[in-house]
Parts: sequence; structure tokens; C-alpha cells
Amino acid sequence: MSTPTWRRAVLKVGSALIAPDGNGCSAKYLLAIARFITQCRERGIDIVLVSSGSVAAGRSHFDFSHQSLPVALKKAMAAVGQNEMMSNWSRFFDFPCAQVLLTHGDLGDRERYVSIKNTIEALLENQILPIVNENDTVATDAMKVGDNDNLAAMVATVADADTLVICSDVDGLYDKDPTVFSDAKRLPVVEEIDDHIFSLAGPPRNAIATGGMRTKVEAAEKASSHGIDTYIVNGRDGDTFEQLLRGDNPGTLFCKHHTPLSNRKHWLRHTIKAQGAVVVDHGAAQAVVEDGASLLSTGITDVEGEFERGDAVIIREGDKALAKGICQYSSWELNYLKGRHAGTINDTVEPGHPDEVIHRDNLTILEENYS
Ligand SMILES: Nc1ncnc2c1ncn2[C@@H]1O[C@H](COP(=O)(O)OP(=O)(O)O)[C@@H](O)[C@H]1O
Ligand SMILES: N[C@@H](CCC(=O)OP(=O)(O)O)C(=O)O
Repeated sequence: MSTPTWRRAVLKVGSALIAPDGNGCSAKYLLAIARFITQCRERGIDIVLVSSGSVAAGRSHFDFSHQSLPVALKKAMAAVGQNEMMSNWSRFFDFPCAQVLLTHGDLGDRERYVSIKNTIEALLENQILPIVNENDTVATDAMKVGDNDNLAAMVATVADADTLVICSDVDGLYDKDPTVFSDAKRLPVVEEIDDHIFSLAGPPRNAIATGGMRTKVEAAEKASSHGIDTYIVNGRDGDTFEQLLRGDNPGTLFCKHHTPLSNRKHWLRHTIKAQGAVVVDHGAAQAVVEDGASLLSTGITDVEGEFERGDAVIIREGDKALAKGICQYSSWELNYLKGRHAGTINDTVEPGHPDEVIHRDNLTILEENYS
């Protein structure tokens, strides 16, 4: 029996595969995907499924035909459709499925992140298939991921997967949108995701889809920097899964980085959202980026936005975002402390509170080519 060399994979299935006609739940493409999931499990590969389709599944219960959906109605569709999407999946498996609904707010909070990690681990240990979606009912603009490609990459990180497979309605990333240009060519392998790769990725053409190719490349960037190989494949073509099971690449493979970021640095960089910024002078910028130092109050020239102790902020020099980290002081405290000598902090704000505004262990560099 041939086997891909995966240990644990996250499989993302887009709305177009759940509801090829734009609403309801169909078995048309899911049968082959479910078979693939079962075959992977039989080969000892753990699978976590990230499934879109709750809005499309719930759409048929509402008398609404306009193109643009009011937010409350979309959430209502997701609430009723989530149930149907879950039972649609369950009927293909003779093992139990678990519903896991997440928001960016959950993944961005370290305590909840660890709780999600432990829950997924416990489900997998007990041969239960976790089926993840965004919790659309509660997700607001401030706390949502917004698309399931990026959510799948975050789930791959939290689940400690080595492979992410994004199943869509195209064969992979092309040099231009193949649904518009008949001469578009597929890129079988992407070694490095740079601005050129992002420039190829366009929006979706399908009214029920959310992200298009752009969010898939964003997901691949998040995953590969965590040491996770990412495939974009065509979930409409049953042969895709035969090829994957043989260890072949039927779509586009985005290769993992060989020196991935640690779990914590990756979470800081790709999961937690910055609530504000601290602007620093040249000396502080050099110390943080080149010498790996913590950020002290002396080098801070300005504070932007309102944030609490423990929030993530961007460290900027002028317009350049240099780093992101967890700030040990609130914005109002920093407005008082900026430019002051670090040694005075304990006395002026709170005795015993650390001198570092952002400790180097809680900081990730965004601008590697600083000079
Ligand atoms: N360079 C590209 N290569 C492939 N597809 C592209 C590209 N640019 C834009 N697209 C569009 O992205 C779509 C896939 O994204 P989307 O519709 O959001 O799928 P899903 O519902 O699976 O998330 C394709 O059908 C295609 O129209
Ligand atoms: N959470 C939404 C899915 C959002 C989404 O990213 O959809 P898609 O672009 O089809 O993967 C739903 O279940 O309908």
C-alpha cells in the first residue's frame, strides 16, 4: 500500500464543493473527499477537516434573492446551515465527528489557543474527526478570521500538522485566473512566496466563495513558515485524491521552510492581532532587529492607538513595521514613559513591574532586511 509521508494533515474544503449549486448540501464532491479522509486514517495519518459551507447550506431556508447579504442574515444562514453541513459530513463516516467552532479572538488568546490545541489532540487520540469552521454567529469584524483558508492555516499550526491540503474548484495556483484566461499555466511547485506570487492570486469568481486565490496564498505563507507543506488541489476531481494517496502532487505545492518559526513566534506573527503601535528611534530599532534586544522605554518616541497590558503591538520606525510583540504596558502608561530611562519605570508605574516594554522572548521580527 503506497502512502504519503504525512503524519497529520489539515484538509480544507471550500463552499463550492459543499454546495456546487450555491445552496444546500450536496454529496457530489464530498463522497470522494470523505473516502480520502477514511483512507488517510487507515494509513495512520491524523486528519482535521476545516469545512466551509454553512452559509451556503443554510441559504435555502431564507427567502432572499439579492446578491449582497445583510450580515445578520448571513449569520442566521450559518447558524442553521452549520447543523446541516455537519450532518451531511457525518453520514459519510462510520466514526464520530466533532464540531469545533472558532474565531480569531479564540486563536489570538494564548489560554484559549492552548485549550483548542488540547481539545484537538484529545479528539484525534480517540479517533474522532474534528470538523472546524469559523463561529460565524459570534464573529464580529474585530474578532473574525474572515476566511477559512487562513483559518485552516491557523488550525494546522495549533494542531501541529505537517501538511495542509486546500481543496478548491481549480487545479492549483496559475500564473493568472484560469477561469478567465484559457492560456493560464499551473505552477506545480512554489519554493518561496514573495510579492510576485501574491500578484498572481486573484479574487473568487463564485458568489458563494469568500477568499479566492489570495487567501489561499496567505494561508500557504502562514503554514509554510511553520514548517507545514501546503497543497492547493482540485476537490472536484476524484483523481486528485488518488494522486495524493500515492504521494504525488496533483496541484500546487508550497514548500515548507526548513528553519520554521517556533510555535510561539509563529503565533505572535500570524495569529494574534496588533491593537496599536509604538514608534521607536533608530537606536532602538537597531537594538531590537539586529541585536535581538528587548524594547525599552528610552527608545520610544510615540504611541499609537489604545491598548492594554498584554496586548500585541507593532514596533515601527517611521512607516516601517519592524516587529510585533506583547507589550507589558498599556498605551496610557507608555504615553507617560516614552523617552524616559528604563531604570525609572518601576518607581513611576508599579514597583516590581518589568523594565522591558516588550521582552525579546515575546517579540517577532517582521523586517528581516533591516539596514
Ligand atoms: N491565479 C489564480 N489561479 C487559480 N485560481 C485563481 C487565480 N486567481 C483567482 N482565482 C480564482 O480563485 C478561485 C478559487 O477560490 P474560491 O472560489 O474562493 O474557492 P473556495 O470556495 O474553494 O475557497 C478559482 O475558481 C479562480 O476563479
Ligand atoms: N464560515 C463560512 C465560510 C467562509 C469561507 O471562507 O468560505 P470559502 O471561501 O468557500 O472557503 C461558511 O461556513 O459558510
